[in-house]
Amino acid sequence: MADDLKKGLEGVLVAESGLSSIDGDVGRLVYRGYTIEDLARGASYEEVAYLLWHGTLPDEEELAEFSDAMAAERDVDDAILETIRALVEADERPMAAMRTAVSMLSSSEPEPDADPADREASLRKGRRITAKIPTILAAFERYRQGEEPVDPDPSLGLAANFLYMMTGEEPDEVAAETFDQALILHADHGLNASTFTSMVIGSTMADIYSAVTGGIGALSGPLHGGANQDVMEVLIEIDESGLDPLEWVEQATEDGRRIPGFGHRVYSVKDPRAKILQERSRELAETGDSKWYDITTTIEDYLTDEKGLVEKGIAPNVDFYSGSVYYQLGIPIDMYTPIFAMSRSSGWIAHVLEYQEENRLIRPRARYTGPDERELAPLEER
Ligand SMILES: CC(=O)SCCNC(=O)CCNC(=O)[C@H](O)C(C)(C)COP(=O)(O)OP(=O)(O)OC[C@H]1O[C@@H](n2cnc3c(N)ncnc32)[C@H](O)[C@@H]1OP(=O)(O)O
Ligand SMILES: O=C([O-])CC(=O)C(=O)O
Repeated sequence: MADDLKKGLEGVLVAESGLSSIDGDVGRLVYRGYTIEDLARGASYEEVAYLLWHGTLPDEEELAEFSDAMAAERDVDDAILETIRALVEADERPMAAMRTAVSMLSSSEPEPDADPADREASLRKGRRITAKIPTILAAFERYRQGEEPVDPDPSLGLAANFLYMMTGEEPDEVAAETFDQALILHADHGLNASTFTSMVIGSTMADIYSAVTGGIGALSGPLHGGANQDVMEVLIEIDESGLDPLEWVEQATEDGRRIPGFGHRVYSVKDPRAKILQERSRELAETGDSKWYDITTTIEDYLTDEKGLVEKGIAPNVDFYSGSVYYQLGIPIDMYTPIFAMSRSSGWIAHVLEYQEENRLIRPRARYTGPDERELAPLEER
């Protein structure tokens, strides 16, 4: 057995996958053969979820059937809504509330006894989870605002319906399209930490609810999905400090601070999703407040041109521009990472189902560095 240690499993191949391919040297991302740019331009989140779960893009009839089926699954039980309300009253954060509520969804699962090896049943469960997460999150925000949840509108797509349930108002076309595109960009990304977490759970043949709940937990950390919230908080910190963004970023790098939204385990160049989101941020800035777009580009230019970070392979990742896009759509900052999870649930589910097709328990090992042999003294003599 090879004894070389790969900290953080960097570069270790653990599975084959037909879902997404990343070329980190040139900044290319593909879902099942389609470039992320083409999907962002020409598909909806539902089409992408279908692509990830079924392997091909749907035709019109398949899409209508799939979207209707998902829309019909959006309601959540009153007991879950009550739990969300209680979590809001306890001042719980939205990401943690969502983790709890998603775990609780299994209590209303209509096929609780289905064998986890039954792919079709797991897919139906996965579809229910992805359909219900927006309802959970929007209800959280409504309760937090002292309002009652808004019932889902089956005539709206997943993205527009989420914005509608959160605000009580149907979003305009720009907001709905921008948000849908953001969901597409976040849907899948190889064996990132949260997807791998879901796969590890799935590899024990645990159910899909456990796998998605685990994925949410892994995504919440600041080194992973939590960075999108951190980016926006930094932008606000800069704005409120009254400092020129250049001064702030100079000081931050001198202090050895990590800049959230920069760096990636796989990309050594700018993330292709960051380029798309940067463009959306620029477009929104044209009709709204250009401040956030200006600060982000100033930071990026400084780190690229002056600090040469990009030459060192540390470039903007997907989280760098998503925050300012969501901010301009009026979404509360602590909802950014839950929104990431809302989208990534389709990727987690796709990877678990794919891995389970030829399942093997994931079980690596650690090099033992503890003492070799110790004598056990009785309690009173220790
Ligand atoms: C959706 C996503 O999960 S995308 C990632 C979201 N996370 C962030 O944006 C948080 C900020 N970024 C980071 O912390 C890292 O870049 C990670 C965790 C994403 C990638 O980590 P790893 O691949 O393990 O790289 P690692 O942490 O070893 O960093 C490598 C080098 O780049 C530097 N570096 C990495 N990210 C940054 C950053 N954001 N700012 C400044 N320097 C950085 C490190 O200091 C390290 O330098 P050193 O070798 O001189 O010590
Ligand atoms: O791939 C990764 O390591 C992080 C991730 O989830 C993403 O960039 O979307």
